Amino acid sequence: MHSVLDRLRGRLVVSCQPVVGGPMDRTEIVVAFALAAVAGGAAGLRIEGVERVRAVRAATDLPIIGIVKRVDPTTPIIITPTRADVAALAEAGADIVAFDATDRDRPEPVLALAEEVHLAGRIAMADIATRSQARRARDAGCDVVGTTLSGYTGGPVPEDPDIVLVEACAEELGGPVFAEGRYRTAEEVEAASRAGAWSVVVGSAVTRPEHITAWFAGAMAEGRRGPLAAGGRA
Ligand SMILES: CC(=O)N[C@H](C=O)[C@@H](O)[C@H](O)[C@H](O)COP(=O)(O)O
Repeated sequence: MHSVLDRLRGRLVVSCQPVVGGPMDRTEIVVAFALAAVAGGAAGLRIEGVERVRAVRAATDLPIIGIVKRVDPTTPIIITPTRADVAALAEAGADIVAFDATDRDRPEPVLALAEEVHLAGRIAMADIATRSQARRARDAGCDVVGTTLSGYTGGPVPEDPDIVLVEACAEELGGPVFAEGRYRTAEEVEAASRAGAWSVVVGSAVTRPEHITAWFAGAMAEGRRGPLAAGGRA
């Protein structure tokens, strides 16, 4: 376990999760994104789906954080909700298995998921949204926490990453904290690292061209409100 975490310490993880149903939503493209991330200096990968974990495992020996996402109207828990998901991800080759560890109504307890990860000899990553959830996840046996779900458990999703939570979790746990969620610039990644992040996970800004394009298209729309609207050059 320690060697995997050592390999990630102070390094970047790239999440390769295409927009669902979009043109990039194919296993071979996920593998290509993963290899491109490796070429760029990523030390680890976050991959969704058992078959995609298996395919990326066959292509690289970098540490993989595996998740399964299940959208089910009967529960708000989407990321790796069950022990069966944990076992399948471990079998497919994930080194770290991440799961929702928020304190919402859930199909299976955090404790049971962490136990299942450890039974498979893997590292348990708790995706949380608050400092108290991080503490409870640690107490339930999780090895690392990720700030993945900050901003996603109700209300409008903020624009910026939650670096304050990274610092709070690092202080609370004194163990590995992965900063994740809405990191879009190198400056934000550096700030999270300075705030105590063990690793920073970047997804959309590297592997969701639809989102990246929308950010730039939005910037153009803002720009049009300037000189053109004021009668500037067409
Ligand atoms: C909230 C949720 O479901 N997050 C997911 C977790 O795996 C992914 O959709 C994100 O892309 C990932 O966390 C990386 O974040 P960002 O794409 O903002 O860099």
